[in-house]
Amino acid sequence: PYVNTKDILEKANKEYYAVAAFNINNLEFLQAIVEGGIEKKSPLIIETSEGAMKYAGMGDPLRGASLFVKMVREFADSLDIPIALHLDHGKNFKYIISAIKAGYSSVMIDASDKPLEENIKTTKDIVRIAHAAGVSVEAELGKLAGIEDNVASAESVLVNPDEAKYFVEETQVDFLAPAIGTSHGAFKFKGEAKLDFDRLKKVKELTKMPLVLHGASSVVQEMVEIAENYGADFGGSKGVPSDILKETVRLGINKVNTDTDLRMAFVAGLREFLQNNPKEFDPRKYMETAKTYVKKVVSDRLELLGSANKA
Ligand SMILES: O=C(COP(=O)(O)O)N(O)CCCCO
Ligand code: NA
Ligand SMILES: [Zn+2]
Repeated sequence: PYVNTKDILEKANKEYYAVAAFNINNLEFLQAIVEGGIEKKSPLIIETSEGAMKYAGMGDPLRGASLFVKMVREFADSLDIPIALHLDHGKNFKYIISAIKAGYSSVMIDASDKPLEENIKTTKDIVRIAHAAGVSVEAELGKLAGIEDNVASAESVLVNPDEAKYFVEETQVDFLAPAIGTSHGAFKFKGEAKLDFDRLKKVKELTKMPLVLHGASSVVQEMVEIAENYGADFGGSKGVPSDILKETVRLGINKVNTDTDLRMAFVAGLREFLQNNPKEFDPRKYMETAKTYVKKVVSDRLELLGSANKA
C-alpha cells in the first residue's frame, strides 16, 4: 500500500532499524527499487529531488510531481509492501507546495543553510501547511560538506545536539536530518571515513524521534570495478563503509538517503551491456543489466539496514 512516510519511520524508530530512501528520476530506477523491496519484503521510501520533478515534468514541476505520484501509487496500491513518496531537499516553496498538492507522503524543507531562527521560521511555515494536508515533514540541521545540490558548502557544519532539541520542539517536524560528517556524491572522504557518532547519540537521546542520514551511499566497490572495466573513471570515489552505516542505525538513524549507489550501479550495467552487445538497440534489453545491478544494490542495502521482512 501507499503510506505516509511517518508511519514507516515511527515503526523503524521503535524497532531500531532503518529504511532506505532511494532517489528516482525515471521508470527504470523505480522498477528496480520496487523489485528489491518485493524480494526483501521491505518497506520502501521513494524520493525525488526538485530537479527530478522538473526533469520528469519537462520543465513543469507540478506535472513532474503528479507523474511521480501516479507512478509510485500504481506500484504501491498493487503490492503488500508499504511504499511512501518523499520530496528530497525541498528548498523552493512552489515545489514543496506542488509536491503536497500532487499527493506526496512527505516533504523535506531544507533551510539548513539559513541561520537557526530563520530555519525554524521557514520550517514552521511548511509544517503548518503540510500537517494540515496530512503530509509529514523532514528538516535538516547542520550542513553536509561537499556539493549540496547547487550550494557548494566547502566544510560541513556538524549538528549541535542542544540546538536540535530546541529546533524540533519549536518546529514539530516529524523527522530530522542531523549533519554528522557525511556529504552528497561519490567523493565523501579524502582520507579515512569518519562520522561523529557522539553527536548522533546525543541528538537521539534529546529528541527520541526518527532521524535521517543524508549522503549515506557506500560507493559499492563491485560496481565501481565493473564501471571502470567498461570505460568509467571513478578514481578517488569513497562512500560510507557498511560497518559505519550499521553503527549509525544502531545509534538511531531510521531513514537512509541513497542516490549515488544506484546511479553507479545503473551506469555500470549500462556500460557493460552496451560494450558487449554492439548490435542491440531495444531499451528493454540494453537497460536490463543496469536494472539488475540497481536491484542488487537495493536488496543488499535493505538487508544491511535491517528493514528486510519488516513490511
Ligand atoms: O542524501 C542524499 C543521498 O546522498 P548520496 O547517495 O550521494 O550519498 N540525497 O538527499 C540524495 C540526493 C543527493 C544527490 O546525490
Ligand atoms: Na530527504
Ligand atoms: Zn541529501
